[in-house]
Amino acid sequence: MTADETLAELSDVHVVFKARSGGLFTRDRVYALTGADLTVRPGETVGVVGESGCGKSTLAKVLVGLQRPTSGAVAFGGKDIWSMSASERRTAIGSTTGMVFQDPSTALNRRLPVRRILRDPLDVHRVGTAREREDRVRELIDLVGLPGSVADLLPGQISGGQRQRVAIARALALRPKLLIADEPTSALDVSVRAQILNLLLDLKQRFDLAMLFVSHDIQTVRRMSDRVVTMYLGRIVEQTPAEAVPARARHPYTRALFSATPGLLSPIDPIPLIGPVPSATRPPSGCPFRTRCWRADDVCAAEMPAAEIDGGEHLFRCHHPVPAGATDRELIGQAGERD
Ligand SMILES: Nc1ncnc2c1ncn2[C@@H]1O[C@H](COP(=O)(O)OP(=O)(O)OP(=O)(O)O)[C@@H](O)[C@H]1O
Repeated sequence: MTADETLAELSDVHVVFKARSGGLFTRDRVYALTGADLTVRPGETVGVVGESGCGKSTLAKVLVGLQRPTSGAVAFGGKDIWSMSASERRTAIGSTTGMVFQDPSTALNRRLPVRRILRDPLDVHRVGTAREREDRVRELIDLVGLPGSVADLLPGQISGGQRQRVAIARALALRPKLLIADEPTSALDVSVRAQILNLLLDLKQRFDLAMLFVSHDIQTVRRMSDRVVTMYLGRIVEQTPAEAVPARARHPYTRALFSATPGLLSPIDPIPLIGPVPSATRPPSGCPFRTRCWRADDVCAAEMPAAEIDGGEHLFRCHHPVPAGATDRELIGQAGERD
């Protein structure tokens, strides 16, 4: 793959935070993202799944340039954004990415009318004349299916679904090629979730947008994505073409995670895992999943496996991958035996 075909690329990205306790920093470190390699190509949707705290939001923030990696490279169109000057980086980020956050109530400035919220990125990046910016604001409102009358309203005067539409319009203001959507529907009423997802799908098609779609809702991730990234304790452990999950996923954790999703597979129990998720301040040596994995042995404690490729697009990092074609019933049997 050449840099031209790559919209955004993370190479061996690590993010380490200082841990906090009761609002104060402690000596501990949180390993939020470890050795992340990820490529996003024009027009594709990459879904990200994993348990709470596994690093999904950190990955999203790194990809949109909101979080500087502790080490590793983040490149847009082949250029490392953290080697650029601050103003070059702002331009690269603005023209490449837009971000939609989980909760539009907190993501939008509640004191500004919608018109100003949408004008803000255009003003900051000095896009066109004042007249052209006003025209663009009207266009954006229309694009996300809102009536023109919302322009003069404050975020508190419109519904949650409408607020998320405003947030999406703001993310699209600078015509980015990649939209990062971090749990874009989880703060919304169930009744409007499908509308927002359909809007995202529609916009993606109209503008050939690439998307990074983060969600706890595995069914939705599968529906929205071309590729599904599984994360566990700060690591990307598998990248699977969406049509291959769950049945052809090879990492034991991906299989366990999907088996716990109601309605996705046959109505049998999920694959049983042993014990809790370890702390991100003290991740296990080697493969981070080994402490809960029924297939783990001493090799797994020694080192993190290199990425294996199963047919071009499918990558997994596991010393003892699930055999291709293994059924959930077989895996449940194996995991149960370890208990
Ligand atoms: N600014 C920060 N300072 C310290 N620790 C942080 C910070 N941001 C995130 N973390 C920690 O980093 C780890 C990864 O967090 P992250 O928010 O990326 O996970 P997540 O998978 O998005 O979780 P969730 O699904 O609950 O939103 C967690 O242990 C979290 O507590």
